[in-house]
Amino acid sequence: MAHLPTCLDDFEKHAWKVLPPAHFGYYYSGADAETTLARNKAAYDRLLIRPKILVDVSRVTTETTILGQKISTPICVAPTAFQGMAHEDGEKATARACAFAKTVYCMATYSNTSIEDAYKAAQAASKDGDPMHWFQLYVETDRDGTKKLVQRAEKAGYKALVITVDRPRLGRRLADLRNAFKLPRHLTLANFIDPNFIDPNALNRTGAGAYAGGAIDASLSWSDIAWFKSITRLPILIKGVFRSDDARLAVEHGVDGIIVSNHGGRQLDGCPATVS
Ligand SMILES: Cc1cc2nc3c(=O)[nH]c(=O)nc-3n(C[C@H](O)[C@H](O)[C@H](O)COP(=O)(O)O)c2cc1C
Repeated sequence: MAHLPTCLDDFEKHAWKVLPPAHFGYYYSGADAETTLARNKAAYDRLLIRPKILVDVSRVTTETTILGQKISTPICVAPTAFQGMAHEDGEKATARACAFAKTVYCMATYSNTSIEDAYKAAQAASKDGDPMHWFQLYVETDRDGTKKLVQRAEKAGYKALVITVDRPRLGRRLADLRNAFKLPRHLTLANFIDPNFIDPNALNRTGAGAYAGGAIDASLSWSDIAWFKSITRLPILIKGVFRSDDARLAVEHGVDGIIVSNHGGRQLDGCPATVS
């Protein structure tokens, strides 16, 4: 590479050059015609900043609090699966970077690093040994396995449970279907070490089906929040909220926070941009 990557666009160009097309496609693509993905990007470009001048900004801080805990910036890292395809350190590197920057790392269920190993990597990189890790959960039909994952995250030191609720079915990502995307053989779904929990067929699936560790629980509904509250003391956030009526329902069901998201346009195409 001629120069060091210094912004996201540089990293994207670099990734395009060094990653196998199927892996780049997995990271890069959205669902169906990718109109939501395109709208997400365009909506950011439409945002305008009107700077106020001649204000003393020689001492400023971006520090804030989230769920009652201090972080250095309101920018947190969203859960993204399969980071091991980009670098051998995978999620450990992201965990370390977030701990060093003192912001939230939300670790994905479908990580190539285990819940415990990512947390230990972050602890070693943090100044106070107390990284702000959250755990993102995909709810699958094996509720006992789901419960074990949640309780492992709580035991390891994670500070919140983020339940992704916009995946009753997998998004139809055309790039993955065209590339017959599969997790490379040297990587695993590291959180599913219990062979009774993994659907053994999942590892042989290609395309959209390759994401599933087990079978998606499409029956997930508001009434399940009470069950989650009964199995963990962690604050519960739901990720993938889009409508104000759903936000109100979240409050009514005692959810501690919502994450407004269209999953980066990777689930349902045709949604408005998240930032709008
Ligand atoms: C490569 C990739 C993998 C992702 N994996 C997950 C995942 O495993 N779980 C999840 O809840 N969201 C996942 N997401 C979605 C992100 O967490 C996030 O919602 C999205 O990138 C930004 O869109 P938003 O602003 O609408 O949230 C993934 C996104 C990308 C780009």
